Amino acid sequence: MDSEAVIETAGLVVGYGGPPIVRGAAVTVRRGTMVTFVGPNGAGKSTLLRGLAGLSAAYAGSILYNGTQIAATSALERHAMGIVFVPQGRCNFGRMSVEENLEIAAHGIARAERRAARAYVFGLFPVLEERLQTMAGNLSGGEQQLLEMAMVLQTRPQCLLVDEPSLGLSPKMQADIFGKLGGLRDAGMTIIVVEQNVRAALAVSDDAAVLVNGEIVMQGPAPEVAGDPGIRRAYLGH
Ligand SMILES: Nc1ncnc2c1ncn2[C@@H]1O[C@H](COP(=O)(O)OP(=O)(O)OP(=O)(O)O)[C@@H](O)[C@H]1O
Repeated sequence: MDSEAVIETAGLVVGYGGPPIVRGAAVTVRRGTMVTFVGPNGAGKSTLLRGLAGLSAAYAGSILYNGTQIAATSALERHAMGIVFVPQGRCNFGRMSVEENLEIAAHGIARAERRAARAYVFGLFPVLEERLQTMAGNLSGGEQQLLEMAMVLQTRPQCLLVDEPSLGLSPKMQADIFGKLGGLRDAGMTIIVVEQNVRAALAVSDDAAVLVNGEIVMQGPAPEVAGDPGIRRAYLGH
């Protein structure tokens, strides 16, 4: 086990009950870094992320989290251990206010700590405090993405797993989201992102792993992966 690793998988096989989708992944995620999973559509990036969160079944293999084996633990147990997942798309309650959404997501936090949790996410995303009484469904796409993150960040997780944070956002909002993720990483959080906008994600990531057909074909520092001729051709328009 790499002592700097927060998550280290070996031979990880993940699927949805049928044939395996992720087939034998070995991934190392170092503490306080941001890692992006890239690869073609259907390669298994989201499935691998869900497997790390405990939301898709691990058929075989190992997932070490701070050196502890968690492959057989539930998503709820992993959440309690500090691994939280932000799903793809809008997952807030659109007809409830920002405040109500944050309250619902804070149900697992002790009452005495909720005020501090709220202050923490307002410090990260001041716009949410300004829009506290706005219906979540009336927020802009970028604000909704911030709300998704704020909902899970209230628990101050150690490890944040984010599926397609820039989906459907304007280039400016995408840049904002990646800036926020970079800021969280700089503050010490470990972040794993699945992202279609490979250029923007790699620009802010420390490391990257490339998945093709359920297998990791390349893993290393983001600039190295971004400089690979095959990756440049496939994802960066060169
Ligand atoms: N809930 C599910 N049940 C069964 N199969 C699924 C489920 N979700 C995804 N799959 C299958 O798993 C494979 C990998 O999908 P996944 O979403 O992990 O790929 P991806 O690399 O994230 O793709 P994309 O970039 O298009 O989002 C696909 O063949 C998909 O059909």
